[in-house]
Amino acid sequence: MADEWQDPYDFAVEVAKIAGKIIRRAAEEEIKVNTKSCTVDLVTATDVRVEKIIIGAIKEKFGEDTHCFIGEESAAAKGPSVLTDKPTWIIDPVDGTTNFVHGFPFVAVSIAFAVNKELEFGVVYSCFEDKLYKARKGKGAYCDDEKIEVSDIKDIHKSVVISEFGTNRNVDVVTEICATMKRILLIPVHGIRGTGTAATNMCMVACGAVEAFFEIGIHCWDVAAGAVIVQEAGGVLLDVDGGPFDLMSRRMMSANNRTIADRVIKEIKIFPAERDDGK
Ligand SMILES: Nc1ncnc2c1ncn2[C@@H]1O[C@H](CO)[C@@H](O)[C@H]1OP(=O)(O)O
Ligand SMILES: [Mg+2]
Repeated sequence: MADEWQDPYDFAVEVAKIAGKIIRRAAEEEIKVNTKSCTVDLVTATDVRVEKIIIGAIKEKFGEDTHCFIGEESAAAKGPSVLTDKPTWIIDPVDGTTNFVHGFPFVAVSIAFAVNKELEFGVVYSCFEDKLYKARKGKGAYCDDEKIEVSDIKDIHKSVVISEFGTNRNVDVVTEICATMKRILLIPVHGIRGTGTAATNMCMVACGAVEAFFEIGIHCWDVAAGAVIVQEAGGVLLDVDGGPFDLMSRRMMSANNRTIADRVIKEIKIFPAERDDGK
């Protein structure tokens, strides 16, 4: 049988690179910043423009009617993000908007594609590093066309873990996040890191630079592409309580193996986050 999703996969790579080039150029000009849910949840004209360009290009190539879209910047206007069985593109045009605004050089274009509610491929372009991560279900994960694999470390004491502080400044939430970070440091692990973009963080798990990355509060567009990349690199993808991963839950644990994942999960203090699908 012909490989039905190869064409969209190749196109996603092409479009991610074009989007990354636009972001790099925009970073050299004045960046006007607006806010979304709160004063630290940032958005720029580049986020909106790049999402329009990506969705426009995909619609032009594959048609308006057969494909659906869940995009970070169009999501607010559309209401809850519901995944149907239709071919659906899940897009974060600028993952790491705070980094983009501040010139902290980790910003990614994240493009994923799901059919029958299953993720088929993911593409993450870390545009300032000029590194292209990609994976297709069942076909392995790659960085710049070289195969990548998760690390084989099983001893938590030899691990590096990524998590982020997010944008929620509710004092109870911040207290829980800090408590979790403290518990993980005291295991002890070699270190805690964070690039400021969930998509890139997941690629760090996929290429073996860190053993785990988890976060509560991320959205489906932050992690959909990385989810395929981590799994195809041999890693595990779970809920932060150790249960099955749920793309719309705003909770995600990714790790090189189940042993590391379970050990980190023991230290996570879970706080509520409203689902992306409004359920
Ligand atoms: N409320 C939230 N809490 C935690 N992470 C969030 C978040 N909203 C967005 N993120 C995403 O999580 C990572 C940092 O915590 C980034 O990928 C950021 O994506 P963004 O830059 O596209 O907003
Ligand atoms: Mg994002």
